Amino acid sequence: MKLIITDINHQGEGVGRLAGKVYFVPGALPGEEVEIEVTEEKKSWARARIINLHVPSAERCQPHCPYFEQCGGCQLQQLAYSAQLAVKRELVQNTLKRIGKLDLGKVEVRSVLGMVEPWQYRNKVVWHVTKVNRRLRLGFFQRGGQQIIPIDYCLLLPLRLNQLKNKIEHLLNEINILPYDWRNHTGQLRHIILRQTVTGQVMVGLVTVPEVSLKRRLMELASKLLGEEGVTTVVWNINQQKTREILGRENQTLAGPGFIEEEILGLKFQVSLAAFLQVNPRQTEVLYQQAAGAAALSGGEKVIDAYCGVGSIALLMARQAAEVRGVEVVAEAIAAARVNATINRITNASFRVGLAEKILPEWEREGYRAQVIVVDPPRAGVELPALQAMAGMKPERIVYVACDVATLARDLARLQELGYEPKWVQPVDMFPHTAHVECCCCLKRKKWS
Ligand SMILES: C[S@@+](CC[C@H](N)C(=O)[O-])C[C@H]1O[C@@H](n2cnc3c(N)ncnc32)[C@H](O)[C@@H]1O
Repeated sequence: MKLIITDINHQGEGVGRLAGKVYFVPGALPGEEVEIEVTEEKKSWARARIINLHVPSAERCQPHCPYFEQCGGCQLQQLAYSAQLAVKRELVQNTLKRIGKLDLGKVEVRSVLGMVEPWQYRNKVVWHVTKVNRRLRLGFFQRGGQQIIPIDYCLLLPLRLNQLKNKIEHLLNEINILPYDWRNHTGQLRHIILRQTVTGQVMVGLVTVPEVSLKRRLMELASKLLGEEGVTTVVWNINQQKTREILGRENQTLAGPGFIEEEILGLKFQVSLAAFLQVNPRQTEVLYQQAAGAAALSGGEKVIDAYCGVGSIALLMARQAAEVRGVEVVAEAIAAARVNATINRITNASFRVGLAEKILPEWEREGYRAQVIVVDPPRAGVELPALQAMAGMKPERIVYVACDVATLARDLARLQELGYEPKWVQPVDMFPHTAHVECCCCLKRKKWS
């Protein structure tokens, strides 16, 4: 069967339509004519693989990474970087139209802000653990599969994190520890997490099952790691969940202070293992500058930063606002946000632990009024009660930072009904070579609301 690919979906698969059916074709690019074989068929859609690439895209290129075909990490390395940016913009436009029913004549979707050097950009990596020829190896999940493929070098990571990973692999083979197999829940070591900041500090997270006898071996490992490739702290995370959730609830610091220090736009942030931090530091500054532009603060405003993590956006906004309130569900992140306010000598920001969908309605009922509300939710987007409370506080502007365009589109539609008009959407490429795209959207209160 021949198919013309017209666009890509959120997983980076090529999308084509034939006789009323939608076909998803991994690896295919917009503009390509492909011969396909169906691998999974449903009533209205099917998934297929390319058997023959009849007309390749002029933008098709050779992927840089030798693991690209097997690894689940990147989806778009076969597309020239400038074309990735164009495709991501279209993805944003199509999603806002299809899900949000937005009138693109009224909402400006700007060109994606890309990177000059779109490699080695990640400051964090979660390695999975496997065994190959009796040796413990670190790797990533296979594309669309359950198997872990050992990786020698990831092109999205800085050299230092690649080198550190190889050292850790070597050290792990010197201690007696079994890789965790989440299919039958056996073994001990679940993940190795590496996190690096622009200040050059590196954190190693060792995620294992709860087993007291592991502590001595992990302490030994931690002492060998301290000082290697900038490692300043090693944290043990204990995870007993039988799910794919990466982190468990309990953390024990094995070496160093238990946090690393990041610098964003001149402010310092303490970051623990569990706290969220954007993974592309260069593009984080680009994104936050867009958020600041959308907030357009003049110094006298009250601002809310919902889903505030360690307070990064809140503290940046506090420099230009009368006061800022942050809310976030992870208690450890809020503790860090308070410390971060102190380190940066910011006294007009306060932080609250809780669900945005509970705390925002509470603030609204109390009569609190903010002129600007910033939200930066997880992929699930903002819950309806939180959106209603936001609109109830009648801010002049809402700044919506989104890592998922589909939920952004849904929430923009809801906010329109609640009296807020999206004015512009600025996509920022935080994750080159993957299908993900981050957006910053500026909404203004309609005159009548
Ligand atoms: C995309 S991150 C944004 C963090 C921060 N704004 C930043 O840029 O570093 C989303 C944050 O929302 C938090 N979160 C998730 N669900 C939440 C909820 N229902 N209420 C409040 N915070 C939530 C997560 O813990 C995470 O820190």
